[in-house]
Amino acid sequence: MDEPAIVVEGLRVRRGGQEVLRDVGLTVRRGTVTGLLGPNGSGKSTLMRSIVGVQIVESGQVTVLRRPAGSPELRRRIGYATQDPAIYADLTVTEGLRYFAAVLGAPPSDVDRVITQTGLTASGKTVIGRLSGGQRGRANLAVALLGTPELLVLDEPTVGSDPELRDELWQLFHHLAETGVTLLISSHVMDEAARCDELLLLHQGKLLAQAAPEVLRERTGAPDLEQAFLRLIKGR
Ligand SMILES: Nc1ncnc2c1ncn2[C@@H]1O[C@H](COP(=O)(O)OP(=O)(O)OP(=O)(O)O)[C@@H](O)[C@H]1O
Repeated sequence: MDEPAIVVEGLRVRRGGQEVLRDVGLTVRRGTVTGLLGPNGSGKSTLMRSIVGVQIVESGQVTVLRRPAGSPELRRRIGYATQDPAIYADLTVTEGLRYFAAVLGAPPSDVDRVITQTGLTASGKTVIGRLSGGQRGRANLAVALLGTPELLVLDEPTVGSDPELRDELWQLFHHLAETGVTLLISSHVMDEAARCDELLLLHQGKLLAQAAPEVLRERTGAPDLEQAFLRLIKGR
């Protein structure tokens, strides 16, 4: 069995004087699509920030690709897309991606590849500030795909996308996982949860469950994942 891509042990994080992650422990297998689910404010983004290594943690250990989270050598091995697009609004999609490819040391050919992968072919010459919300989200995702990272940490990557595009993005995520990439994806949408290999359910800073979608349904006896989550939350 391969080493896991991510191991989190006893993670505690405080933000604004409040404990927002409370003794979180989890394992993410390599080459899988793992969904991170939980209500608003449950700590999903904070957990992702801890894994990427940009969050000050109070205690606990976060190991990513066998290195402590935040190690400089991990920078090029992880693609991270935050919820708020971190791309320059006054550049075109192609210009913005060329810029980030140069900064990341990714091959220039990556730009066309990620534009195709994210379905932005028709928008390459469009100024990012003029894209729709869903398209801007895809440009943000495209940046994370530059350099072919081994681990992708994607904070709500499909928000604002229409169902057809959302379906295409999920096909892309699974295709990437088949090539050995590990994906950790946060989402609010339950039909997306069903598309993950494994689910992590956060509630008020605590990890309530880590299991495959079908296991969660069986364990709770719920007809669907939404009900399964509600039963887990109520049964605490
Ligand atoms: N910069 C900050 N300073 C202080 N507290 C913060 C900060 N950012 C987030 N928090 C708090 O940390 C907790 C967890 O927030 P986090 O953004 O990780 O949740 P989330 O599950 O990603 O929420 P959402 O689904 O709304 O994006 C919340 O109580 C939030 O108010």
